[in-house]
Amino acid sequence: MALPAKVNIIDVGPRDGLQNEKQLVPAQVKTELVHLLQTAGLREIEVTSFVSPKWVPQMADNAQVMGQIQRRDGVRYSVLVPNMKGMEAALLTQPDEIVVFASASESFSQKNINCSIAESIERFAPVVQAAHAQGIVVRGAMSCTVGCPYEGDIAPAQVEYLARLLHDVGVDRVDVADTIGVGTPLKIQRALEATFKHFGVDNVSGHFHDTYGQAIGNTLAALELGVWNFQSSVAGLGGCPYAKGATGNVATEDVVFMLHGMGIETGIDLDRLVDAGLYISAQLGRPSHSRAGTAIAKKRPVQEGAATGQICA
Ligand SMILES: CC(C)(COP(=O)([O-])OP(=O)([O-])OC[C@H]1O[C@@H](n2cnc3c(N)ncnc32)[C@H](O)[C@@H]1OP(=O)([O-])[O-])[C@@H](O)C(=O)NCCC(=O)NCCSC(=O)C[C@@](C)(O)CC(=O)[O-]
Repeated sequence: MALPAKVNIIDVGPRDGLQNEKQLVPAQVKTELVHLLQTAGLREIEVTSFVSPKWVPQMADNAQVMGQIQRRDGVRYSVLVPNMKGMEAALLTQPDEIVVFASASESFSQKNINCSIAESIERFAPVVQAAHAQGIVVRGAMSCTVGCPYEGDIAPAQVEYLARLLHDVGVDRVDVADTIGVGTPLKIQRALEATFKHFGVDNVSGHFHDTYGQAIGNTLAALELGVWNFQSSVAGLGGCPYAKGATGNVATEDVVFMLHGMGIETGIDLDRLVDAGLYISAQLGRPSHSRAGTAIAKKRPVQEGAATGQICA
């Protein structure tokens, strides 16, 4: 199959990237990160989640961040919602897209959202209805599509089962997430193919964590199947609070560097994206995990007084 000519990137750094940060990241910093990402040309940004603050304290400022963003036309701002309580709070902030999140692994479902897969779908049903009643798109994130921290390997049949449930409950598009980054290219292709039984390729995105350094290879494997929507985190931020040891998503800078090198359009200005990565890395006081971002930053002339993030040696 011919590779896609254009790719859409959803930066999940402000949500997936920051949700697991031990230090409290001020709402102002999260807002500025969203502004820098939209300046870099991102057209989809996952801003925050409306989950229990007892479970994920870092996202407790969800409404504040959504309220502070200076929205741009043509940018889709999405938020995670696990149930109707989250939905009611989310709707007050006028998101463009709601993300419900389920798991292909029963154990991860219990650890992450305290219910079974089937129960999670029951909770999503009114959320999807409420979103559609207001013309809001619903994305379904599918966690642990190749491996689970509690169950090990996940069979494609489990992914197909979850994709069917999400399709039947009315979800518009889905993410195939490798939550703990254990996927390798052929396993990722099997998970994607299982998903295609219920969602067309235009409504399937790849979401690859880079724990074992496989995420760029997995991105290429997904492109080979025609996938053209991907989630990634600027500076490679992230890690899931309920997946011990899992690192961040593949860095957006690294994905964009690969895509542009292959002649694939993204609409993203890589230099501005590197600025966003340097900004958040400086705020967190640690190096960026993006190899491309680090290399590009190192080649820049040093300007006196310029704010730079730390970069990997
Ligand atoms: C789903 C629940 C709430 C169930 O948690 P629970 O304890 O079973 O919920 P509950 O209904 O029994 O309620 C318990 C308390 O939470 C409150 N509550 C209930 N719901 C909400 C809400 N929406 N917002 C705010 N508060 C809420 C509720 O009001 C009550 O408050 P209390 O009476 O004790 O004061 C909980 O398990 C939870 O919040 N989990 C979220 C975990 C999470 O955010 N994980 C990370 C995101 S998923 C992910 O990272 C994977 C992904 C998407 O990135 C893709 C990938 O890489 O795999």
